[in-house]
Amino acid sequence: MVKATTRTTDVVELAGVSRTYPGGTAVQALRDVTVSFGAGTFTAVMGPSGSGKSTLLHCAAGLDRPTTGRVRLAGNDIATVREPRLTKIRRAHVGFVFQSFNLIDSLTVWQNVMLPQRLAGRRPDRRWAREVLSRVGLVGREHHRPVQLSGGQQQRVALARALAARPDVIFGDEPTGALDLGTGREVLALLRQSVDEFGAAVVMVTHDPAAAAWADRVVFLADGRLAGELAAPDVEQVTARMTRLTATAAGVR
Ligand SMILES: Nc1ncnc2c1ncn2[C@@H]1O[C@H](COP(=O)(O)OP(=O)(O)OP(=O)(O)O)[C@@H](O)[C@H]1O
Repeated sequence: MVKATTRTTDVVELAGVSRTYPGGTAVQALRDVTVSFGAGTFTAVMGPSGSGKSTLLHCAAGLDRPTTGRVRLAGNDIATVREPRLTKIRRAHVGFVFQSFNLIDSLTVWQNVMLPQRLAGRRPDRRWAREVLSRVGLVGREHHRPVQLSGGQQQRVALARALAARPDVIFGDEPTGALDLGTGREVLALLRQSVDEFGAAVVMVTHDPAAAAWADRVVFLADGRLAGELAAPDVEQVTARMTRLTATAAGVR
């Protein structure tokens, strides 16, 4: 078993996590994964298609439950917690940024940004929300609807929505996947800023070595298992590692 850990305060810890999707032919999407993600660190999760990246993210965020193993999220053992407590924990500690933005079209930018706090039943922190909107360059757009914005602007709204709730961890599932290079870079810079200035942990699934190079480390998955990690990654190292893993995965099939 390859063990990946950090030395900072761990916000998310997975211990011996396996996830099997039942069915005619059961799929073992994760196999005995032990990994943690520290406060103020940016981790990219990479691996060939079908290696278990999204499953890892979903189990870590409490959107899915491991078949076996333990998941701690901001001090809560979430693998066994039931609804509605699980949703409460998620709302208190987690922000999400997805490839498809997942904004609510019928709400304005401001309403989208304030929504998680409202759902969590918290008194909205308007001053912080305005600060966050200014950091992501959306001042003046508060009353626009998502359809009136470009893809990059929509992703910045999604990021502002995540940050406005002051999460301990932001999970990104291909957050730059639908963006052009320059816009993607802006979003990555903002994720980096969320880590460096706001102390959040960022865990981002990506297929793009250039995106992964913004992270402090890359955790690799292959066939549901941890397949090593790289600290202070650069594009060439990540590309070389991914080429090897993809070749091995193709050889296995
Ligand atoms: N709901 C599900 N039911 C059955 N099998 C699933 C389900 N979700 C994922 N899988 C399977 O589990 C394995 C891991 O899937 P997962 O989506 O986590 O991989 P991934 O690395 O994120 O892939 P990709 O890069 O293609 O998005 C795959 O074999 C996939 O087909």
